[in-house]
Amino acid sequence: MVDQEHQFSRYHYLVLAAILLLPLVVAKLRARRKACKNLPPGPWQLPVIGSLHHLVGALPHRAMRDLARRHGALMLLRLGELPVVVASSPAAAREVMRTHDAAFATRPRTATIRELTRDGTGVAFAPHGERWRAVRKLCVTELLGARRHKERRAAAAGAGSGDEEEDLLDVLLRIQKDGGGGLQVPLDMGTLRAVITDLFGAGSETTATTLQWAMAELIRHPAALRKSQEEVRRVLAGQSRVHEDALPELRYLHMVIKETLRLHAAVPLLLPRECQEDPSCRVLGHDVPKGAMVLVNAWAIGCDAASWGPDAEEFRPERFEGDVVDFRGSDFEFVPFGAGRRMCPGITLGLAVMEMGLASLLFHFDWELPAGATDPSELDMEEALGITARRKSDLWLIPRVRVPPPPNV
Ligand code: HEM
Repeated sequence: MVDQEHQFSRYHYLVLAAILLLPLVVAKLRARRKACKNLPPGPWQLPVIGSLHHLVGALPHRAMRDLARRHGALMLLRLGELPVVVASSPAAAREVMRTHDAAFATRPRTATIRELTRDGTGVAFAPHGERWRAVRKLCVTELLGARRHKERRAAAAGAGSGDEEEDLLDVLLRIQKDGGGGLQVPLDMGTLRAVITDLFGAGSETTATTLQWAMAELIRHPAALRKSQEEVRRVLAGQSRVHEDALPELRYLHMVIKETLRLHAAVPLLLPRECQEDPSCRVLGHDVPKGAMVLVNAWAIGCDAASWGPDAEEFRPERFEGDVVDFRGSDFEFVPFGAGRRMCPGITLGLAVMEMGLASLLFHFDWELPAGATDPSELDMEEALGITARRKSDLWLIPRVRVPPPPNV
């Protein structure tokens, strides 16, 4: 009986609290609606599926580019229930990744993303916060940064003299053994596994895809192929293989890689961000609501005639002569690696791998299309669906040896 009375009075209090709190909740909802009254424009939506029907029939980055041409550089879509804001111009990208970088520094945590990324315990999909900051710092200083790059080069130069190069796992295990190297989060096995998975996931397909596109574009543009091959063979004349020290001299090759990343951004919509400013963040005069997913269409920005001129969709490495525009996060018309806090930390390593790979392919071999495929301009350049824009069909080329690669390359 006493228990029943007790329960009744608890229920009573709960109802009372709900009634008292109701005006507060309503006021908050109203404030949020008011704060978001100027949502970005977007195409018409259907119940349940939102804007999904506008994305059918084309790859997402292409469909979104076409929609943005009609609805604006900052556009609101709804993928089912989820509001998705797409930035498709240098100005919009600057707002997201510089002006309001902190507001958009976290990643969405949908059930799928949590499942696929070990609940974001690595770097790429970790929510913004102390843990992400600490793990990213570890990656930059110990695994991917300039110091590590120098150590790798020193070890490579001393190959054969007994100097052993530490691989990624060796470095992480050493830091773990030394007590985490001052890291603010425990470097347990789960974290190590997530970091390694992230680095391999983020680093291998991106660089391999870019290399494939570079070769495909060079085959389609024989003058550019000749020019980069002549450069590599002139700079490396008399050598038996490509050395990393020669890379800074391969200026045209560097332009070829830049032009490839411009036309074939390996991660065309970058990695998704999420608005964490409550109740919304004001971008280019519009309100981006808290919780909205934010995508930057790096591919559309890279191909936009407003920034790149009427030949924006053509492969012309010479446009980078004089290195006027760079991809290190300050020129928002060219953001294949993103910008701001969540920018790719693997640029230096990625570039070194791509430059070594492409230089070696061009130094050691001449390249031709297989018999029967005589017109290079007919080469299939279609992309496959995915987070990375891979080639849809495999690239088949015939190599003819010019400088035989040494046996250990
Ligand atoms: C062609 C080569 C590469 C391209 C085009 C590329 C592109 C990108 C892009 C677009 C992002 C998202 C940036 C953003 O959200 O603003 C990213 C993030 C990331 N990339 Fe790369 N990447 C490349 C190579 C690499 C390599 C070689 C590594 C390391 C081995 C790497 C590690 C990462 C990591 C860990 C992140 C997540 C950063 C974070 O969320 O804090 N990437 N990359």
